[in-house]
Amino acid sequence: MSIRQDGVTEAIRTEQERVTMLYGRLDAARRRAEQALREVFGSGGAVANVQGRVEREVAAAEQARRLSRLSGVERGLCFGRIDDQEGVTTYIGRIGLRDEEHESVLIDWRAAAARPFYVATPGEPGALVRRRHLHLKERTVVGLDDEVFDLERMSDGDRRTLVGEAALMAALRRGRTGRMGDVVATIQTEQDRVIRSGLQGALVVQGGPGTGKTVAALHRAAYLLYAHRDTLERRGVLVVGPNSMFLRYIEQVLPALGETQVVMATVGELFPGVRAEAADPPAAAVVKGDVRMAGVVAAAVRDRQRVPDGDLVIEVDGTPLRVAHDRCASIRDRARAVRLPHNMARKLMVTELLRELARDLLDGLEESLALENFLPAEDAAALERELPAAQEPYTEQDLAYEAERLWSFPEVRAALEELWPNLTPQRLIGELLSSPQRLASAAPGLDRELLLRPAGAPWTVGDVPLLDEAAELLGEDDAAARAAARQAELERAEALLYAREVLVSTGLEERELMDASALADRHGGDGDGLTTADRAAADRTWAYGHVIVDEAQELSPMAWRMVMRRVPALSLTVVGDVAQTGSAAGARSWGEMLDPYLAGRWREERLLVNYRTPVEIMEVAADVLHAVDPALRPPESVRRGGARPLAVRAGLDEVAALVERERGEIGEGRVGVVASDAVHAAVAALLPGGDDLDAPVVVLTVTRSKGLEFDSVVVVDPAGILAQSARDLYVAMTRATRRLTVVYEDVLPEVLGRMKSTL
Ligand SMILES: Nc1ncnc2c1ncn2[C@@H]1O[C@H](COP(=O)(O)OP(=O)(O)OP(=O)(O)O)[C@@H](O)[C@H]1O
Repeated sequence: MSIRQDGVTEAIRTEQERVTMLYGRLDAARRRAEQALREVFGSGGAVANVQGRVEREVAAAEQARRLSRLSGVERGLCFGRIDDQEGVTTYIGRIGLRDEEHESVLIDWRAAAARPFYVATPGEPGALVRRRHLHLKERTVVGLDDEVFDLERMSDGDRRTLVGEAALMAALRRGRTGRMGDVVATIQTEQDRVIRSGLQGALVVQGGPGTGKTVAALHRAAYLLYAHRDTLERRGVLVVGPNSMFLRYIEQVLPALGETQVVMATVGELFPGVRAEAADPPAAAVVKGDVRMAGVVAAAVRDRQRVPDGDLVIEVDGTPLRVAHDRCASIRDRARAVRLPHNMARKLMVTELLRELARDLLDGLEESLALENFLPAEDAAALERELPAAQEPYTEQDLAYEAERLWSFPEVRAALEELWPNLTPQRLIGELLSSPQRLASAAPGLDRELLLRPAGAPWTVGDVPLLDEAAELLGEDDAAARAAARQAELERAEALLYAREVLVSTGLEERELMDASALADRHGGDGDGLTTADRAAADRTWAYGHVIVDEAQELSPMAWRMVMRRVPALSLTVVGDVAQTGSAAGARSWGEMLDPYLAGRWREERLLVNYRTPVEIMEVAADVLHAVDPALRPPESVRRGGARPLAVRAGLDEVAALVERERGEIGEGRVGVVASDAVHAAVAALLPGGDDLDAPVVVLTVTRSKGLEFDSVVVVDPAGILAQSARDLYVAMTRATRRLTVVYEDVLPEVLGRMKSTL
């Protein structure tokens, strides 16, 4: 064995001791949690009072959660070590651990003390002498990577045990699994800046394909929840992604990072009760996404606040009751002037009209009881003079009584409903988009043909911001909700009290593992056992503590209005690449997108290194980017991949064989077939797997492939994709981590000319 090998073996042995000790601490923590869980349940059969039951439920759920968190960090518990100039060594891992004496033995990657591990560079090492990556297979140390910043300060022994291969490259070479994994062990400095950027205000992360925008955004969510627990555990974090495929792709990253206070949703899912998947045709998407639609929805609401053409006449019990047209109009104007949402202002309109109807009824009664009806005219006049001066013929009480009585008549209700209906957003928007007349009135300046669709048609993604807009303008009768909120506050106060007692009794408080407020929030509050995430997802008006929008370039102006409503504090992370915009309603610049809400008050970080796509593939993709806009520059690939991208002239019937060949080339990895919208269905019919992310072969449109990656990508019908847009072709080609094949039927598009030589 060479001296060097000796050194490495020795280093691995030393690190193994440490790692074994750390797993020992992890096991001990698990045992404690299990024991606590057993104690909770074994603490004596039936619990007499409500407080006892809540206490037990809270404690049990917390221990169960803790156990699952401890299991979640089993893989790669400790992945890093830093040594500084003072001779202090720190180990970094997925969670923090302490020894029996309460000394820290492992630092959580999100803690400030872990930061040097991520930011030290050879140029700016800070106080670090060395950074080491530990590679584990289960609980065994199988490899180490060292980066030395100050060789002089290292001991002879340490110098001998230096290990070379960069951890990042090893991570990037791994085959893809169909799900995004966490990268806590290899976060790069520029990404760390994004992850740990402050909570306040809006941060824009612009970066080309594969620059780690999504991983950085998700790690940022985990970091913010760690560093700003008080604010965010109660309010939660919302992550908005481009489609359900993408959310499935990333859903495992956050639990692996140890967080459960996060809601993940597409734009089509942001309106509770509606789940829209289908996109509108591009031209319709542009109109629906146009910010002028806010005015259209407002006009549609106003159009539902009517006055009758002539007088309002309702026949009740054979008696026609009448309110003059002008009177109706002035009541409507007053109801509008209060500036309440439609359904709340409706009360005012209805109450006033009922009073007018009641007045008409009582006046009629008064008239029918007039003396002239019973006596000759002179006698009646004489009697009238002798009677005391007339009082008001009926009292306010009479009026109120009659108004209420009238409300019980279905014909009265129906007539008033006609004038100012109680509306749900679904009804307003559904009836608007299916009626040429309503559209003509509410959307005079827009291309209404594109908006029109049959009644009862399923909701599209573009409809959802319209529903949200409508909900804002319609409002709901929130008296019941306010009462429920008051009750929930009371219950929360009680839950907080119980939670504190539980924390003291289980010793969790002492170990600072959990704070009472978070515990009460999760298990108390409204007593429904829901997490913050559950409650937030079900509540349209929930104000999140932070919102992350991925592939943000795809959002239309109307979608932005909806997202901004979800985060009144405007604490946002906006992640995307304006060069990849696919949606016709999406934006071409960040300013265009955000300035209406933030008026320039946003900061930008740029990610410039592509960790996904090797140099060879980026070279040909760069030509396509140039066609998108000659001013745009692709990110720089961090590695060379070997295989040159191929252009193959072949028919659709040959695609299956090509895919099979690719499977042979990549072994364990996965193949993504990205086809033009025109041929997607035909290609999907030829291959098994469809859009199942876990299948070895996945067939997608460009839109569905957004944000995903595959070891080998087969692009089918590049001309068709180019006809969709050059941006789409750029997106499709940059999904590859190792190999790229472009399959064309007749002529290879000129922009891919460089691939010709590979024929
Ligand atoms: N620091 C890192 N360590 C290891 N892998 C990384 C790192 N940063 C990025 N990656 C990997 O690079 C790939 C691309 O990352 P990601 O999907 O976040 O990029 P993106 O910028 O969102 O791309 P796109 O714009 O195409 O959606 C992923 O496989 C990710 O795990």
